[in-house]
Amino acid sequence: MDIIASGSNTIEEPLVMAIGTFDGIHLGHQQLIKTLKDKASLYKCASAIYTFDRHPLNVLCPDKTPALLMNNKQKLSVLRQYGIDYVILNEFNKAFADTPADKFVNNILFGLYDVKSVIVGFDFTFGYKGQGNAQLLKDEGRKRGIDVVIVPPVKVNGITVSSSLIRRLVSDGCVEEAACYLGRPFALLGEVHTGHKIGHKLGFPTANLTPDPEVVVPRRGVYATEVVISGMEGIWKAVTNIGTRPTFNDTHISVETHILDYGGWLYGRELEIRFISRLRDEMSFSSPKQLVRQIREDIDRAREVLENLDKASSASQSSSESH
Ligand SMILES: Cc1cc2nc3c(=O)[nH]c(=O)nc-3n(C[C@H](O)[C@H](O)[C@H](O)COP(=O)(O)O)c2cc1C
Ligand SMILES: Nc1ncnc2c1ncn2[C@@H]1O[C@H](COP(=O)(O)OP(=O)(O)O)[C@@H](O)[C@H]1O
Repeated sequence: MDIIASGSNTIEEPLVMAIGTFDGIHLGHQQLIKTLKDKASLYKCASAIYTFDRHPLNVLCPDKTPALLMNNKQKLSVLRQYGIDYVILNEFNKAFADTPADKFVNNILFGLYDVKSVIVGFDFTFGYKGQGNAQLLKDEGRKRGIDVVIVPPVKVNGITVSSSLIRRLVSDGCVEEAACYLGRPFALLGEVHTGHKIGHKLGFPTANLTPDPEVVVPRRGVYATEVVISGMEGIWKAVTNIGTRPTFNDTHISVETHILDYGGWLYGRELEIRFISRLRDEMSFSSPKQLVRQIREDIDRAREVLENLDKASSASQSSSESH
């Protein structure tokens, strides 16, 4: 996958292109990506995602910039897994926001790139003050013989999937529901740093992460999680506490994960923490001994939740193989 920074086009081959912010790469975005790949094989050309280096509200209305579902690093890594050929990471600055809709169509989209087909979502708007919409783009495409596809809303139980809905669910701690709209668990990515060295003394060492300040953090509490450790095979079962550790009178919010059946150093490694299920609120205990008793219970519950998940996924795998 090639990442094209901005401005001039360095892609010489014909393209099929999907346009959008793609925060979270949720089920709606995944439908755009599926259409993109289908069109790329139909037209026998490369697939490209045209997206932005920051959320457009960062420039349009900084006070309303949401905490995102993923940073660019995570976004690019997920797009790579979908086998996209090019990602155009356009710099969303004031000048770009001021581009009139017709200029975006003529000078950028159909001017810079040799596009055979363009895929956008039903609510796509573009150009200065969002003057342009999906239908306008379709009309402009028709004039040039370019196939513009408008993907209708993807719904789960009658509710339209959207990044803002999922951000709200994650920040409320509803990680199971968030996963239903994302099509995979919400995940935080970060490097392990040293903490207060209390974990080992309690018998439960925890890998501490500082999450990217741009990314939404699930509500304070304890979660059953799955962890991918950079440079190591497999997916590890774990429990993650998000909070201020009131038992130790700390006030600083931390994300700390105890990985089940693991021993060894993780400092400096990158972890991806996938939030599977919320177990409880963070509490203040009157002694470390009581906290330890509770952590043991948390581990038992997390193990049960995660083992049931394994069983459910192997059952659905074997039923799809037998069909
Ligand atoms: C599963 C789990 C649940 C936790 N729950 C709480 C809690 O309810 N209240 C609290 O004060 N600390 C809680 N902690 C945080 C511990 O206090 C923390 O792991 C300890 O302070 C270690 O910090 P350190 O990694 O900086 O050494 C929890 C930790 C884990 C792993
Ligand atoms: N099962 C485990 N889960 C998480 N971290 C572990 C585990 N076993 C060993 N470690 C290591 O122990 C460190 C955490 O120990 P801890 O006493 O909590 O120290 P700190 O306060 O620096 O986080 C982790 O960063 C990691 O390197």
